[in-house]
Amino acid sequence: MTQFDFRPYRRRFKPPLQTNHGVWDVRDGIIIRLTSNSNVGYGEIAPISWFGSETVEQALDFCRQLPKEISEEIIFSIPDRLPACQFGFESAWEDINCCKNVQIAPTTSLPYSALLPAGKAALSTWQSLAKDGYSTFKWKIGVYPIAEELAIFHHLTEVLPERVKLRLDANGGLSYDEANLWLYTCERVMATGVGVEIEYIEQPLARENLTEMQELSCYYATAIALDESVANLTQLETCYQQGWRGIFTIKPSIAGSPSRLRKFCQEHKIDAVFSSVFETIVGKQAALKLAAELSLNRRAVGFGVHHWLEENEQTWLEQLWQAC
Ligand SMILES: O=C(O)CCC(=O)C1=CC=C[C@@H](O)[C@@H]1C(=O)O
Ligand SMILES: [Mg+2]
Repeated sequence: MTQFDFRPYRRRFKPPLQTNHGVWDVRDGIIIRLTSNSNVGYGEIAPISWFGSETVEQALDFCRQLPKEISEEIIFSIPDRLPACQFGFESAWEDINCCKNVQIAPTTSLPYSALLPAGKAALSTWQSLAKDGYSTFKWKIGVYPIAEELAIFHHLTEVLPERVKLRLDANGGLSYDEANLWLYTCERVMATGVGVEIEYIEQPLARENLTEMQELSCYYATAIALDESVANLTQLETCYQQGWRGIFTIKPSIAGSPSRLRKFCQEHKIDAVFSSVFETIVGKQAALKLAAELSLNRRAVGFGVHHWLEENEQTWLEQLWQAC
């Protein structure tokens, strides 16, 4: 049998993350540990309830009601209303049972995308990240008035080096007219032959506006990526069935069962970008394992550094288990 234990955690973002959803300053989550004989496997439950996953409290309630001895049957029958729990437990099960001797898909390491702060702070941040080797950046829009952000965007595209890829992430915060204006502006910028490539605009409209986003993706060459619309496996399958064939930005940590996600991506050969939920090294390693296997077009993974107050993750993780 396999023993189960868990530890909630809280980590403070430095700096807080500004998006159209608001300001996010702490990341709450749960690290789970499975022990069988001398083998130990870790998994992470890192919900984002405003993306449609369960809340941290719901995940904690689920963990608290589990028996200390856990079975494969319990893990693979976690309900779909708990996608972050499905991911955390199944990752830990894979960690303890198979990934030790299963060669991860042979991969050249995927490039990383770095998140730029919203607003004009992006203009003074990209340089140090470029020095660290990043050549794909994601910038949040829909945070400040559109005229302000368009002016910053023009400046950013003039100063970013050749061959840099820029992603714009609206978190569903634009109106149809604003999305139209952003896509038209991207088209104009790309036509001027600036060196930067606008790789895509992520979730320009709310998830209820899939039809409008499908229309926009037919009018403009600049790609559209969906993440809030495809946050879990049910939404992913629904969007695919409704005809979405653009980019799917997948956050494995809140998508649900890794084995089911793997099956969906391999079956439908979708154009996927893999993105973080600002999880710790535990969830990040499990998510990047999936990204390495399933990134058909080798797009940069959205796991660029986001600074925490604790700098050393391994030490932090060990201390978590020493506490209480
Ligand atoms: O995808 C990336 O480049 C980094 C992760 C990221 O942008 C996000 C993580 C979690 C919630 C959101 O604020 C945001 C996103 O919308 O993708
Ligand atoms: Mg996004």
